Amino acid sequence: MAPISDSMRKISGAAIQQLKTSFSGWSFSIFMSMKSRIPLILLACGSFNPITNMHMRLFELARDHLHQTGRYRVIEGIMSPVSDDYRKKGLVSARHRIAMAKLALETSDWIRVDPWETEQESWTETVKVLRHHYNESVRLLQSRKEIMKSIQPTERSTENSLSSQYSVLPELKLLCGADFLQTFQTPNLWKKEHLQEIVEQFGLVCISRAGSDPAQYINESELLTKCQHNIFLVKEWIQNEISSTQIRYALRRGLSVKYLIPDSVIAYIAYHNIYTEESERKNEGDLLQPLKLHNTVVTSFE
Ligand SMILES: Nc1ncnc2c1ncn2[C@@H]1O[C@H](COP(=O)(O)OP(=O)(O)OP(=O)(O)O)[C@@H](O)[C@H]1O
Ligand SMILES: NC(=O)c1ccc[n+]([C@@H]2O[C@H](COP(=O)(O)O)[C@@H](O)[C@H]2O)c1
Repeated sequence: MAPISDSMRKISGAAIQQLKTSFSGWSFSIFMSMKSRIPLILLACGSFNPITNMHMRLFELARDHLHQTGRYRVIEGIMSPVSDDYRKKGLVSARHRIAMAKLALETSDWIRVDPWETEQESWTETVKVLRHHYNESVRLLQSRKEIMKSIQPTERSTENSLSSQYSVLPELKLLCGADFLQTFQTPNLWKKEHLQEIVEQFGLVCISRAGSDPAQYINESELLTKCQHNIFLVKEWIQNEISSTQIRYALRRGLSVKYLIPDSVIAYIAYHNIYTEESERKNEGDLLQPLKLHNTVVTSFE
């Protein structure tokens, strides 16, 4: 085997450190029991206009639930804000929504914001966002394997246990609230083949939300019923009805939103004066991009 260069050694050192720190919050016994589990990535798509404490709680609730199944080891959470081209009423610029989400997630050691969706030329269908992140995770895994292979045998033996854990392909699941599942029934909002790919190939983790009955939505859909094994329904153990719409409403009226969204986000909103009567009128009367794409006459969806 050709000797590895200094720069390669540096990269492999960094990768190993990253693998080690990703387990740092766990005790050794949990670490060992987690070893044999399926690695899983959670992806949440939405407006995050603005991000709320509940958006972050979704990830925590989902991770606890999946760990309790004894089958999965959640390795990462990704929040993907939708592009400006989605054209939802009151949707402020992605630049701000991403900045706020990054500030809010500064204290998380496993959830990150990914701007890929907002960097595309136009709105991206959710199934394509899932495909993109799945391909990225496979690509990352391959490059980690290459790095492990290039480490000299003596170094490799000490890192063997870490390397073997990253040889299993991760699963990627779409994380959402129960109201999201309800939108599957809205005519022309979703393509049937996309819904099929989402529930069959990827899977859903759906958190309860007041006013939405996910079990009923599943019962009403042949596809969702068929793929129930791939839909995890998570019951929120403490009800938390924060919604971005309500936060924007309160901000426009000068009401306090402290303890509903992080202080850093409140400061960012105030500094940039983001939510105003004018910002709320943005895209008013427009058709949501998915409805436009699917060429329909349904009136504006909010
Ligand atoms: N309180 C909540 N309980 C459960 N799921 C939630 C809650 N708030 C947001 N979500 C979920 O988070 C994801 C992103 O939501 P989104 O950005 O649309 O925020 P939102 O608060 O639902 O916005 P809106 O006020 O416009 O309904 C969706 O899957 C949504 O179902
Ligand atoms: N056909 C589709 O792929 C489709 C349709 C409607 C909404 N979505 C996505 O669902 C999310 C909905 O966000 P909101 O709840 O903020 O409207 C967005 O990420 C949006 O891109 C996808």
